[in-house]
Amino acid sequence: MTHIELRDVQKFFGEVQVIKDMNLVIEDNEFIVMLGPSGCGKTTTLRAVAGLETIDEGDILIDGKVVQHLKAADRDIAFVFQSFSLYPHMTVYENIAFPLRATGQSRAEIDRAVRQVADVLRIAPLLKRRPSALSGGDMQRVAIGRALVRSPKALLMDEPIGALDAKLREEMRTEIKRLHMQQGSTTVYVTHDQVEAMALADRIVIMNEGVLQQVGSPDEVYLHPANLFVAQFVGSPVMNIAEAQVAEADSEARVVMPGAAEGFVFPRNLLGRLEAGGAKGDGLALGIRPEGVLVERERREGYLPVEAHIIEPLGSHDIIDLQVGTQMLRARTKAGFVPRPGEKVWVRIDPAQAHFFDVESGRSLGVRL
Ligand SMILES: Nc1ncnc2c1ncn2[C@@H]1O[C@H](COP(=O)(O)OP(=O)(O)OP(=O)(O)O)[C@@H](O)[C@H]1O
Repeated sequence: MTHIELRDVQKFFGEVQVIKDMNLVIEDNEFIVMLGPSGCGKTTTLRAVAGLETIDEGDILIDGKVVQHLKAADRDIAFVFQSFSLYPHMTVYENIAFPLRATGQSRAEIDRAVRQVADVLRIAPLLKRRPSALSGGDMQRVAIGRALVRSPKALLMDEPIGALDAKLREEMRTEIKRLHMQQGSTTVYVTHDQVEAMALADRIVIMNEGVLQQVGSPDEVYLHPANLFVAQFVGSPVMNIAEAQVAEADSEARVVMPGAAEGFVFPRNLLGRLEAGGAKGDGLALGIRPEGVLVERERREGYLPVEAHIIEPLGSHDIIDLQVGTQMLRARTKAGFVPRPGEKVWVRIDPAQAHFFDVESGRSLGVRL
């Protein structure tokens, strides 16, 4: 049972503040992924929890106990890094057993613990090998095994599979998820890969420039991004963002993109809802994911004529760039749609999938249609 809490944590490196007002509660058995671009402070936050980095202000609590004054060794937390950091002269068995040496456990107890972890990680047949005779994935399994063998209160992982090739990364991702489902230990995992974050996390913590942007389940951050940063960081291809003007008539609203002759049809009283969300006249951005841009070959009621540009047929679906006024909108269409570049197609925006943001603050106006 491990519960981790960060309260108003601040961290400076010289003049530069790399963690700003960080508040976060990590529940027992939760798999938390910290996601953000390079340099946003993920690793520093993780290292601060582990006790490998000091903090300048605030508190870090593990199971309700303030720990920032405790050394890493006294926090009972295990850490797995991207570099495998195994001892090359020791066998896999000895590498995994190593953290137990100082615990005073008997040989038999250590043996039981090593074999149990090796079974869970499916590396039992490799116990006699040295690290040089292992694949990258197996090396990382051993590193995880060494972290888990002493049943730590929590497992912290910093880009643990970032150095592996794409196929192995995918395999290891599944392994890590399976392991967590079996072991259920509180886990904090750092990555800048949003697919990895979505695949693994119970909740994702999204950071940018030392500031926590949003905490939520993969669905929450994907479907209801709190701001423009999250909207564009999560999801591939990225969410389309376009400046937008709203014109309202009796029966419907129209959302007009710059340079476009006509606007996209939206339900009436859109303006009222935007104002209720805190919109202030101009300075509005429309956000729509490629799957929310609906494209047809034939003219249809409520669809606008646009030109198709670059087309990426991806097998399971196509990605099409559409020129709307001065702006490009990316659409995701069913496979085989493939218009010719320059062909006229008909497009509509699904209001239920649209997001509106305040351009200045980047904040989502929380309008759900
Ligand atoms: N020991 C240090 N001394 C000075 N600056 C540091 C130190 N460690 C990290 N930084 C700076 O702090 C900021 C946050 O770094 P951090 O490693 O936490 O980011 P990150 O989000 O984990 O990035 P990455 O994915 O590249 O590791 C960066 O600007 C980095 O250059």
